[in-house]
Amino acid sequence: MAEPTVSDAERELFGGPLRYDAGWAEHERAWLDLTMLSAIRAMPRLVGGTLRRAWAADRPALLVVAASEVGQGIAAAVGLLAVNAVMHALLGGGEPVDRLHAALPALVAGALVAVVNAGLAGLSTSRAGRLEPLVERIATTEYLEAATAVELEAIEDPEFRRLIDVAQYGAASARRMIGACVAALNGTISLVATAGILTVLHPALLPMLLLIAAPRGWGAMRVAQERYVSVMNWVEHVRAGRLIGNLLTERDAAQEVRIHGVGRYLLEKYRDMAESAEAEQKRLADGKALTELVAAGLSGLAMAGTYGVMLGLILSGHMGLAVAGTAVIAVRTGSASLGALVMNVNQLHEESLYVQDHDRFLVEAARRGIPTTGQDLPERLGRVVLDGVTYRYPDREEPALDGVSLVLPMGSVTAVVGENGSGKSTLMKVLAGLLLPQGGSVRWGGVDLAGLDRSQVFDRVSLLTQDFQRWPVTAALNIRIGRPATRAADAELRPSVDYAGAAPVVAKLPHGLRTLLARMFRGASELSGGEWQKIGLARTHWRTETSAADSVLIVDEPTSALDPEAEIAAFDAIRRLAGPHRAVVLVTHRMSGVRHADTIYVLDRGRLAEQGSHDTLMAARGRYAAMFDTQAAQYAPGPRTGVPHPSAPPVPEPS
Ligand SMILES: Nc1ncnc2c1ncn2[C@@H]1O[C@H](COP(=O)(O)OP(=O)(O)OP(=O)(O)O)[C@@H](O)[C@H]1O
Repeated sequence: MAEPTVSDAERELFGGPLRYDAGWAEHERAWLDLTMLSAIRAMPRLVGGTLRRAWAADRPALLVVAASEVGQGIAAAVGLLAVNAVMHALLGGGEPVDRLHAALPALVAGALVAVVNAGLAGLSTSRAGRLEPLVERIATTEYLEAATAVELEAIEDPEFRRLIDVAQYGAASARRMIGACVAALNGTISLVATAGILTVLHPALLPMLLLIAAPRGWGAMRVAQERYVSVMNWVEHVRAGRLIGNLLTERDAAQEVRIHGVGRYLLEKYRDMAESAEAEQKRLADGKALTELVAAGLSGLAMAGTYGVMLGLILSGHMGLAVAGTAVIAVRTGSASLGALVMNVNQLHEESLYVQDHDRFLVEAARRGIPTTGQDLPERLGRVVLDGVTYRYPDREEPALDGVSLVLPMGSVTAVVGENGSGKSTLMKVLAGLLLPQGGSVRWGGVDLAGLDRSQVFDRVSLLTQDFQRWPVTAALNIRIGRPATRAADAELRPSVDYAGAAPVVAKLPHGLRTLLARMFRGASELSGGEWQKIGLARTHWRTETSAADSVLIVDEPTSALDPEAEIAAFDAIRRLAGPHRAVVLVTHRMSGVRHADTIYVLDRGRLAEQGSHDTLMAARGRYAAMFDTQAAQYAPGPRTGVPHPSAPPVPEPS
């Protein structure tokens, strides 16, 4: 495939063509490499896979579809025999009325066969229509179940993410494969029936049918491929243009689009890309027309040749007129079926690429799934211990955590601080059991995490992160979803709302807790970042309050969007959540929020640099003290560093 042209605009904006890094993009090449032979060779496997799914979904429906398709094939053959009988009667000797009389039984038989055929086709359509949504639902459920059951490490692995991405199309493809399979089966059966009848009529007719049909099949395949190449070429310009279009209308970009004048600039680039796409489409449309012309010409030549041979056979007395008439009809029907069959095989192959990804995903997801068995977690844990924990992300050279040890006794507040990228969030994921360490161990109540029933571990963890999920559901459910299995009336959520200081937020909502929080839906309300954080805190409270077993509360940057007053209240509220049966771990850059913690751990590039209470660490004058002092200096009176003062002398330009 020739490299598509890149417009100047694309080069300026993206540095080249805009290609997706998604799994399905891999199929572009596979589809282009497809040949008729390889498609036919793959047919039994593809049809077999579809049949297995349909068999699992609804056996009786599948059997009815199969029986009615075979019935239609037989009806097609009987129909041709009836045509042949009618031809014989009409072209035989005698008075026209007598000939019509003689043709009548065959005509009635032909009509009956047509009615039976239509009935069978309807039956097949109805049962296939029943199978399609069933197969899609089964495949979708398989996909979603598998995706939610894999380890977080798999979700964070770009390769696996690509597989998740591409496998999502598998369910719809599995559905479409039912229709394509039925059509291919129908085409094959009627082709076999037609071929059988032609052989009976005259042995020379079968090769003739193939002669006519072969160029048509080749033409259909080639045209389909060219169409695909054409789409692949211009779609890149279209894709880039669409991205620009979205940026121009997006809410997030609206301010810069207006104030920085980005709108006018991008609009110009959009025009440039659209023109490239149009030129590409025109060029490829011309090419496609030429291919279609050649294909049609070849097919026509073969058809003319066949009719010529038939004429020769008739003139030399080797074929009767009646047989010739039937043969003409059979050849036309047969070649039309073959053309359709080629298209169906094409479609089957294309869809099967996505279904194969779906299957590959299920296998891979099962391999990377979170174990569903393991040792039970005792109700009382005493403490959770991380011992020499090492963790490296799959696509990274350096470990994100390198031999980190910490102890979390129940009833304590522990703080973890460190610069950006020092490993704090990774440490929290390991602590929560979301990531398994590659070195060292995590022990819950003395038992290694690796041997524990992980669902029980998750049940003991409450998580409040900066980017916690803002679910597009009601405010009440956004709180209750902290423990979705526990049902609760709105009144029961009140303590959590009050605890988080979210009462004024809820009071402002048009339907209180019943208000839908999703900007994209009609009648819904949107909250500010800080208001959302209060809802998040209420959710955490609800989760912690609905369990009495020993547990760990992990809070990662919970106050980034809160105003100073709300921040002080939130840190205070979080500290209050530490109870005799709960350990609180706080990750934050706000040093004021950690000074009251029992123990503070300082991380530096994945290693533990310091640990101790605020006073101990301040006295040690190490990294913690430096971080604390830097932040405190921001609020201290007097000249500030970093931000130039208007009266400060200008910085000299480098010569
Ligand atoms: N999903 C991931 N895949 C690959 N590398 C990652 C991933 N998440 C984090 N990292 C890398 O691991 C290191 C530690 O990241 P982590 O998010 O744990 O740091 P952090 O201390 O929480 O940072 P911040 O204060 O900015 O939130 C960083 O170098 C980061 O780039």
